[in-house]
Amino acid sequence: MYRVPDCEPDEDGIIECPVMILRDIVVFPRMISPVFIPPGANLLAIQEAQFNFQTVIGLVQRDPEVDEPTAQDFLPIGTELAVGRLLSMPEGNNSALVQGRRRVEVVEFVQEEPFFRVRARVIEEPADVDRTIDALMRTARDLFERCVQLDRSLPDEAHLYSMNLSEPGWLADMIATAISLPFKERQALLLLPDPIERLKRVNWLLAQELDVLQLEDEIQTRVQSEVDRSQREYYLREQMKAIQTELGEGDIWLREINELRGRVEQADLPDEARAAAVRELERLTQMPAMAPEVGIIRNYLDWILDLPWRTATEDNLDVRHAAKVLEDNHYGLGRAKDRIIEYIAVRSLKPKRLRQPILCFVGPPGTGKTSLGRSIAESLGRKFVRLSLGGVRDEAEIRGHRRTYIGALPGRILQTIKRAGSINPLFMLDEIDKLGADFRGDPAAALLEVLDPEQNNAFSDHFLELSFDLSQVMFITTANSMASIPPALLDRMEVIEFPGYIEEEKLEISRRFLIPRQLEESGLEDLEIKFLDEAVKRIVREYTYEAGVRNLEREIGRMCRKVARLKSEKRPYPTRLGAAQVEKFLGPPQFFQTEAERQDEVGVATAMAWTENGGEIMPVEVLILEGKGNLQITGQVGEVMQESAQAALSYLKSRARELKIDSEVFEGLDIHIHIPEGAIPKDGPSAGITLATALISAFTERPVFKEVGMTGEITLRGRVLPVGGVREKVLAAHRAGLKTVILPERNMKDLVDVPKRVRDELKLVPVSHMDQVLAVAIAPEASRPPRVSKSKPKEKVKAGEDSSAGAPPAAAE
Ligand SMILES: Nc1ncnc2c1ncn2[C@@H]1O[C@H](COP(=O)(O)OP(=O)(O)OP(=O)(O)O)[C@@H](O)[C@H]1O
Repeated sequence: MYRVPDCEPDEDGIIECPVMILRDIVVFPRMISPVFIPPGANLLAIQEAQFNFQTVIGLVQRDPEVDEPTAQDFLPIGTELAVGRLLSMPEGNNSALVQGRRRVEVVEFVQEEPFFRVRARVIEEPADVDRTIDALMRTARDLFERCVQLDRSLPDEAHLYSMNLSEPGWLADMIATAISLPFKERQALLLLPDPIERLKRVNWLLAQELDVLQLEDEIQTRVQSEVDRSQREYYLREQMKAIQTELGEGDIWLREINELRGRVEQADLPDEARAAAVRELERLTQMPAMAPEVGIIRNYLDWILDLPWRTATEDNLDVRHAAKVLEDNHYGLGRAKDRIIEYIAVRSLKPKRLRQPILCFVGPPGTGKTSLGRSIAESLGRKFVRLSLGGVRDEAEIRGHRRTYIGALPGRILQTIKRAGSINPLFMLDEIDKLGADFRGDPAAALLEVLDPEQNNAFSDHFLELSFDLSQVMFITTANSMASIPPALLDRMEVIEFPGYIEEEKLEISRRFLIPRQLEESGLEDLEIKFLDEAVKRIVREYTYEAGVRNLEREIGRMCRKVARLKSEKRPYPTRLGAAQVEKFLGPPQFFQTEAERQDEVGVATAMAWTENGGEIMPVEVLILEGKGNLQITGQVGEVMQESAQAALSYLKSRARELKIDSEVFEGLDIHIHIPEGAIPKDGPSAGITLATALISAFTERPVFKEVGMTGEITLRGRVLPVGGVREKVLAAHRAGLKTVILPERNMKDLVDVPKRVRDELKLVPVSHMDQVLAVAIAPEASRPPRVSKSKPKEKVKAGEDSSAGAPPAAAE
């Protein structure tokens, strides 16, 4: 049986016990605490006390840092302690539970070695509790309860325990033991023998502790809510993952990466592209799904994977097949067709990789450049893609933006190749003559790399930063005018001209292609509807004014739709469409061939001009007014044409005598030259002989023959120099109904390109000198008496006002 140690006080209330040194703890009466007992004074003291079934007196060191305390180093008040059984620990140490019994006040130290022994007076505490004390205790319990609620280290039972304590001193000691207090505070409480004072002190400490705990709690809550917010997403995502795994879907992000990895592994990529793809994939794997860079890298990888690095279509090198496809889809265009057939023939004989020709189709709109390109692709069995370069001003449009730009993409070349889905499509670059350039770089320079067979096997795009092989692409460029193609580009291309069609050709194209196509598009193919030649001719002459056939096709389409409407409204409709139906369906004619109706006139000559839309004829008018010898030219005339007018006038003056013009007449007159169609800019030297003819006619009063058209540059001595665009000019003259065409002698060779029929129908007059022009173009006799100088009577001459029809929308030369 375990006997509870005891120490009976003598009559003076004094007990004498061994001392247990409490270095850094305070054990209050009635409180239980574990203590660590190393070998030494404390162990000896305890052993002796236990031997005598005695208690010990726990004396608290004033300063826990002191290693060998003397009698002065202890607080004067201590606690009588009952020490429980010693439990052995390693290295000769022991531990034991001690329980405080009562406060004692040291009276004297009776022994110091080998352990302290003191005589101490027992401090009695009154057990009765009055109402003030009751209030104090209630406050202490309330405060303590709130502390227990806030301080997680205090067990809930601690509060229940406090409820059961009826003595204020006991309550104070219990609370002081439970809550966390600085050592000094505990010492101070031990030294307070008055239980009321102690409880007051404890209440004060509790209130402070509560403040701290509340503050801690607030901070904790705030921090918690911050953490919660950032962790919320994480938890949700984790939950989503768990749900997906549960549903057998796995982690989407992981799945996407795996999918990408699979695609990279399977894709047929060149080494460089594969290395880049693997590198980017690795970067992607390291990133969380929500990282901002993920989109950029995915986009890049998608591009690498979607480009046809090695996917090629097989060329059909059957020459007969190609010839048939081309012939079936297009009328005429012999040179372009021949060039393609030749290419296929050479390829079939020399199957080793042949350099792709880079063709440039130049001609007015609607002459079949694009549609022939499409047929070439069909005949070769290649994919067909188009890219319009009109208005491209930025190099990045061709070559792409670097990946550092937001929303960067590869340039249009690679975008189009991706669309083609093969590395060897037929790639049509439309409107290469409309390429712009500005501060953002020159797109022509980037195109040079695209079109240069020496470089284009490693075309580098800014976005991709990998070289892409464009050498198997068959590039065909198109342009309306050769003049505005950057020379370096032109140099790399083989130009094939699409000169525009004469009436017969248009008739044939309509018969074979346009009419059947439009009938089909309007749902009339089964109705046996027939367009008569006279109808097509009328559309060509009076409703369209073009070198190509685009408007002709549009007007034919309009007629077909009118018929379709009549049919669907169940009204009678014509099956044979003639000239009369044209006007009925298309309204009044848009253009008139006025040349035939014009009179031979003084001061008006007809120039033949070249425009992007094909040839044009253009009247040149000269008006002579009283004045001071000034020359004025109007009608948006460029510098070269103005100089040409000056040259023509100088020539006229130098020949005044031969032409029977009074040489003094020039000083008193102003000359106004006007070239109508004022909205169209005109330039170039080729109107030289026309200007001279109109001037000479105006001064000599000899009328110009209305059916004569001319082109040619003039020198001061009257020599006629060759000009460009002869074929278009001659066709325009023919179209306009002129009968005679005056051309520089050295341009006669260009007539081989003019259809024979046109050559037969026109009188083509080669000239090398102005005299020859005059002999053909103007009447030998003046219609009125010629002008004389100021001193002689004179008459104002008015030149013709007529202008030819048509409004071509581009610059004329
Ligand atoms: N020789 C031809 N044979 C058959 N159809 C033709 C011929 N020439 C032109 N066409 C037809 O005329 C229409 C216009 O041709 P296309 O679009 O190829 O003109 P384009 O020369 O490319 O014009 P642009 O310079 O404006 O691009 C097409 O429907 C085309 O089929």
